Amino acid sequence: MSVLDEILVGVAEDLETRMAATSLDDLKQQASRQPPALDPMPAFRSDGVSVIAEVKRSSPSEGKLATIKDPAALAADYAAGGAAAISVLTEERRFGGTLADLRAVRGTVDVPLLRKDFITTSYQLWEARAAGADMALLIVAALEQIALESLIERARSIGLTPLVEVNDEAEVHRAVDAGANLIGVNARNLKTLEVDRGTFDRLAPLIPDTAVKVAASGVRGPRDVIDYAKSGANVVLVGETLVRGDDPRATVADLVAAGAHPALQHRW
Ligand SMILES: O=P(O)(O)OC[C@@H](O)[C@@H](O)c1c[nH]c2ccccc12
Repeated sequence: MSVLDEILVGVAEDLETRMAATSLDDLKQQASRQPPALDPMPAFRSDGVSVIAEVKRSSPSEGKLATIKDPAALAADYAAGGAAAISVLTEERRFGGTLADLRAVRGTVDVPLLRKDFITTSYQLWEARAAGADMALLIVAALEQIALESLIERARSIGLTPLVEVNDEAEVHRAVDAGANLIGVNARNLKTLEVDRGTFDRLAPLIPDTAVKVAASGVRGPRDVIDYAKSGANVVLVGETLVRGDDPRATVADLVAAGAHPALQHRW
């Protein structure tokens, strides 16, 4: 079984527990009490490279990354540093996240929020919206094409912007065919956990210019932001580098400054 398959088994078990505790109707009610979802696309389409900063405690490849006692305080630092959006891992077993983290972050920051999880059902989309998310991750490698298409549609009907994640050529084609307009190229292969920063360079030309291109994983500092930008990234998604550093606000600000470099302007 690949790492991705193992993760999906655990996610399905945890989902069953939550579904037994909270009905879909309850979730829909909670979602209806949230303010309307924020649209991240205008900021993502602006000049320069936007930064999505991630709240991430652990990862399957590295184990524990950081303690993060107060995810809302960390998110507030990210926002103060200039993050255009914040990603909150809610997968529990491998990434140490929870939906409570997402709710706490929502209570504190007003930038768009991404629910970062292994979403295979519309129930999880409703959970995301009920917790205050504005975006939801859909991983092509984890979904049949029909499920991908219907989850993209369902996400949008709930008000969520779907971020569709790919790792190879065939997955880019599937994402584009399914109508994705916010496409994340993950440099980490979720089946093997290997990081290859060249993946973005290879796949970006296959993504139509009408879509926003997100480069995810493996950003160690400003140099990587500039490299991804030169290869056509509109957005970078950064986790480990931010949670491991001791001044997340300044680290985000450095990445944002690199992405705002004049040489990278006017690429639309
Ligand atoms: O910590 P990094 O290398 O900066 O990576 C962040 C993000 O890209 C990574 O957490 C990620 C990308 N796609 C995912 C899918 C599921 C879980 C996690 C991820």
